[in-house]
Amino acid sequence: MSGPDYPIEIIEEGKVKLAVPRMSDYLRPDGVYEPAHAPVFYNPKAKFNRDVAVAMGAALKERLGRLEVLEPLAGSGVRSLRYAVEAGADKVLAVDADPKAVELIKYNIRLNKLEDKVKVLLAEANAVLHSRELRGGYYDLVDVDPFGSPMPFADGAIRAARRRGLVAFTATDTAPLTGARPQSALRKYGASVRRTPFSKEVAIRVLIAALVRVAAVREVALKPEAAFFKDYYVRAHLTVERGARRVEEALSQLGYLFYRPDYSVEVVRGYPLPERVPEGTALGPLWLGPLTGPLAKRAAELVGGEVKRFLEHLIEEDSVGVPYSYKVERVASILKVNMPSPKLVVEELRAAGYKALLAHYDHTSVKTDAPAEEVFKVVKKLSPRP
Ligand SMILES: C[S@@+](CC[C@H](N)C(=O)[O-])C[C@H]1O[C@@H](n2cnc3c(N)ncnc32)[C@H](O)[C@@H]1O
Repeated sequence: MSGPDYPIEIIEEGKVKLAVPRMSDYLRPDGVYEPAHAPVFYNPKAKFNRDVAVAMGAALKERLGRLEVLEPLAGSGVRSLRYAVEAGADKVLAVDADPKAVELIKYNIRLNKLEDKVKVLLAEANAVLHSRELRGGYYDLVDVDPFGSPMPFADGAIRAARRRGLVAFTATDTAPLTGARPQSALRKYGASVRRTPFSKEVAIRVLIAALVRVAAVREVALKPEAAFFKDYYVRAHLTVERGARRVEEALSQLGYLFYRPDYSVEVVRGYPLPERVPEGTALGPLWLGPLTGPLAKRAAELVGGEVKRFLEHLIEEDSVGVPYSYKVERVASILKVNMPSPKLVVEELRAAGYKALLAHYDHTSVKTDAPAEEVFKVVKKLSPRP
């Protein structure tokens, strides 16, 4: 089987075999593989992202009794192939604008004997997303996994998705989303974002709020089914529904947080901002609703291992119903005491009858429905003596 004109290696990810550029040829000076330097992009570190995607895809297939997937930025094709093999997709269209990527995807399709199910197209993502003719109809799942921000592809993805289907987005531009680059956040996400001790949760909620507003323009309502922050990216899977009433419902879940240096956080529901606002740093618009839905619950039932535990954890976080967390180190520093074990803080809050668990995005932060005063009391009580 003739293949690319650069050295490749055959690896396995999930249940597929995959030809990728020989990774040992693209090491940084510190010896770490740098996927951006390879002729075609394959990042082994994003395997977990794809594991969750495939689990959500399997749950969607069960719900719809059918699964047709469009991946407009496909790279090596690994995700598209995994949708076909592991999520039972009936049809997948993998698109990439780079001829080298398309060549490798074709090679990988043959390697896995998936010629009947997976098709590939050399084209610009937005051209395909916005042209029904090019993409050949509508899709149950549109998975946007680009370099950086997914916002340039948001409207197109929503356009290409069927009602009751899913759109999924990866955002690796965590600097704007976490408030490290506020001006960039304003440009890309139309949101006011500043650094806070719970920046990663803000990042998830900024991304969803921006997507919900883009969808609203087309009278489409997006609802998170599983959204999270992991490693170096934010990921959101959202169901697509149509109709003005549903859009209004989605928009009613937007709002703002006002963060003050003493860690008192005020939640202001509603979008746009009301005329009178509390003191503090404004963060938003943010999605203030749940980050998971029934599809995440079903996906967690269908899979095992780390993905199952992770999805179950997300679902439990949602049951707390508070859109931010307490970074124990910061609370301790405000109190000028030593930092206690975040796990012990969780146990103490639970013993007092509150919901509490560590945040999925930071195992030194506590998500709880306890009032701030109670969290401060517990941190002080458990703080180790110097
Ligand atoms: C992050 S990689 C994709 C990784 C892949 N989704 C995965 O799960 O391994 C982004 C890919 O998008 C392609 N790309 C960048 N801009 C594009 C565009 N405007 N249209 C289509 N493909 C594009 C690049 O060639 C690259 O292969």
